[in-house]
Parts: sequence; C-alpha cells; structure tokens
Amino acid sequence: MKFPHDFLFGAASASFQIEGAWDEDGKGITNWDVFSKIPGKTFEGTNGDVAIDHYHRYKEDIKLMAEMGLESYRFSISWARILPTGDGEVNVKGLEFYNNVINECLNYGIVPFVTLYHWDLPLTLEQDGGWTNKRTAEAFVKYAEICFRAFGDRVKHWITFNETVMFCGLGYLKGAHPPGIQNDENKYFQATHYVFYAHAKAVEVYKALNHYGEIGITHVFLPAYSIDDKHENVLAARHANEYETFWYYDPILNGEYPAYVVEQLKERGWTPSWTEEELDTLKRNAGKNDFIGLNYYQPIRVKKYLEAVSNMEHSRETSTLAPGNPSFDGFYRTVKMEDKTYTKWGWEISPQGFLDGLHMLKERYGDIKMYVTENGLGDEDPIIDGEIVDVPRIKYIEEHLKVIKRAINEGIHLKGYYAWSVIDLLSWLNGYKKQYGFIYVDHHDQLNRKKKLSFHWYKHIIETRGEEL
Ligand SMILES: C[C@@]1(C(=O)O)OC[C@H]2O[C@@H](O)[C@H](O)[C@@H](O)[C@H]2O1
Repeated sequence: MKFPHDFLFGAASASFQIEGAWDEDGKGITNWDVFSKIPGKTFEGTNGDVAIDHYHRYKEDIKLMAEMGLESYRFSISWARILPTGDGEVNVKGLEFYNNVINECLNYGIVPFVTLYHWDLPLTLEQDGGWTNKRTAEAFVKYAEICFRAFGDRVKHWITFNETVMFCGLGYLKGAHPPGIQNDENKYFQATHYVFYAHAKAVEVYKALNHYGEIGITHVFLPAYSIDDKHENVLAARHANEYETFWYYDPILNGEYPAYVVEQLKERGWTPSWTEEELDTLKRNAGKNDFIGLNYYQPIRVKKYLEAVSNMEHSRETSTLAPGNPSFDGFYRTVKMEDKTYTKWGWEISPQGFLDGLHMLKERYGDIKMYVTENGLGDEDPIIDGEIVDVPRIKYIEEHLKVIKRAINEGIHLKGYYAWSVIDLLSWLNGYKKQYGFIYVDHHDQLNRKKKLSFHWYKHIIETRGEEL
C-alpha cells in the first residue's frame, strides 16, 4: 500500500547551518556568528562563516533536490538577513535572496515549507536579553509579518519556531548555546513563555492576512518511558513528559500550561512574569494552529534520580542528548538500556517509541494535523571506493517510514515527512563530523556535492510513494 496521495515527502535544513555568507549583502550579525567564535564552544572551532556556501550555491542544491524528486523542502529564513538589527529597517537584499530560493523551488515544483526561527537571533536582540525580554517576542511578530507579506503569495506552509526546548534549554540551563547561561531556571521558563507568546501573536497576524496557507510550530518530540514498572520510575516518566513535552505542546494546542508544571514552578519560585494579556493571547489563538511539527529522533528511558543537582557543571558533551544525564531539576535521569540499539552519538533507535508516542499525543491533543519535520540518522558515513555508502541511514529512515505508514493506518493525522537533513551541513555542537544528509559535501574539495546511496534510495521511495515499505 502506498502513502496517501497528499502526504509530502520532504527534507530539511536551517539557515545558519548551510548558508555561510555570514556578513554579506547587508545581513546583520547573529548570536551564533559571535557564539561560534568563542573558543571551546563548538566542535573543532567550526562556525557558520561559510558553512556549505548554500547562499551562493542554492541553485545547484535545489537542482539536486529536484533530481531526488523531493516534493517539499523545509528551510529556515535568517532573521538578520531580513531585519539586520532585529526590529529596525528591512534589508532588501535579504528579501531578494529568499525570493530567489522560493522561486527556484517552485520552478521545480518543490513545495517550500518555511521555518521563521531556527536559532540564529539578531545580535542586538540577544544583547538586550534575548528571549527573556518581551521586546524580542514583539520583534519576532514584526519580522514574521514582513515575511508573510513578502513571501506569503508563494509560501503556504509556515513554522514559527524550531525546537524551543533546545535553544532555551541549551541557552539558559546547559549553557551550550547562546547566551551560554547555565542553571538559570527563571530565565529558562521566562524565555519559553515569550516564545509561545510570540508564536500565538504570529499565528493571529497570519490568519488575519487571509493567505489561506497553514501555520504551526515545530517541537522536539521526546516521549519518555519508565525503565520498569516501579512506581517511582513511572512517576519519573510522567515528570519528564510534563516538563519536556506538555510544557511545550499544551500552551500551543490547548492554550494553557500544564497544571502539574505550573504548580511546581510556583513552589520553586520559577513562575514566569506573565500577564493576563499574554495568557489570553495563548488561549485565544490555540485553536488557530493548523498543525504541529514533530522532530523525532529518539525516546528517553528514565528512572527516578535521588541527588541534588543545583549548579551542575555542564559542557558541550553533556548537552548532546545522549543518555546518562540527570534532568535539570534532578527529578529523573536518562538511562542507556542494554536491550536497545543506539547511534554513534548515543541516541536510541526506536521507531516503536515514535509510534507509542504518537498515540500519546493523539490522546492528549486530538486530531491535530502533524508533520514529521525532522527525522534522520546522524552518522559518520562510510566511503567505499569513493562512494558514500550510508546504508545505516537508509535502514533508519526505512524503519521510521514504516512506522509512520502504520500510524496513519491507525488514525494518526500525519501529512508529511521531512528527513533531517537534505544535505550534509554544519552541526551546532558536532561541526561537520555528524552527517545527516542525502547529499555529501566534500570539505576537502571545494565543498563539492555528491549524491549518497541514500539519495538514490529516497528518490525511489518518493517515486513509488513508499509502496514497498
Ligand atoms: C542536536 C542535533 C544534532 O546535531 O544531532 O539534533 C538533530 C538536528 O536537530 C535540528 O533541529 C538541528 O538544527 C540540527 O543541527 C540537528 O541538531
């Protein structure tokens, strides 16, 4: 049986990770332009100055996507190319670049699926408190409206934010992302709240424009499962799901925060300084979301943790989501299980964990449309006689597509799959070592592109609409 005719087979990227041209054509400086140049912050000192030079090679890259038969391309816009100072004057050359990318996609019949924020924040806003300052939320809404008006005649699929838990958690708890703050729970929860507020306002603005497209948000999907049936470990899994999933999905889809977390924040003095107007904005716009984007890579296996963790010392290594670390509040820790399989970076490979988690989401949020906006295998791809033979990636994606097809047959409202990533690109914490792409980039030979084995495999899957899976 084939995937439904309206199911989109896609692949994804992000501006900072592919574009380069960090200071070209009027682009403003971003938080990552600065943070990635602080010694020790990134793997082998990699930064986005050149990345894979997509800014100059986007026509070649999109042509390769068309050769793969890609139906949709998810990419992000760099805010600082559009508004170099975050909320000041528009940079026309920034609009021009993304108009060119969008038009190139449409020339090949590739559906553009645009992420407005994938972690690269204009530096002026970061320096003024970043997401802990309401100014940033208001600036985001201005930026979003400029993009809706500039591209909305051709872009009909919009994602406001990518993985809020990552840029807020790594920014204010682990310190592995800008602004590099560790263990500041107040800033962390405040930042997440202003992101949700900015999202709700942007949805309201988009709907008022009557562009007849769709808008949503992309969250990490990290379903937590207890390592066994012990009551304390089952409670630990509930706690993990409340803080890592429901805290993120409830304010978007239900328009209010999960009571379990709100109560505990009150007890611990971590409640954001939210206003009635902000909370009402969440409530008023929750029903206007057209979809939720899920970035699924792995579940987490948790057990109760019994030690105080205040002022833990974090590092890039403890921020890679590999199991073994305690939660920020010390309530649980993740566990590497003997009977599971893991990637080279210690992420569990569990298509079943995804299927079980999808049913958990449907139970809590109903029939909301969902896209898998990221899924893929980070690996060091084997090269045999000059060919990139990334069989593990083919197996990983194949198993997850099989589960997605099964989920659809079990009534889960899934409408598309975007592999991370369309092309090998710069990883925030892993430089160019952790590859995800269908297309190889040769950093030893002028960033030349080369089709991997998975490129030809995914092309076949798209052509046959996954009938054999
Ligand atoms: C942490 C990590 C990784 O490097 O494996 O997770 C998978 C993928 O998620 C994306 O949203 C990030 O933009 C991309 O860089 C990747 O980041």
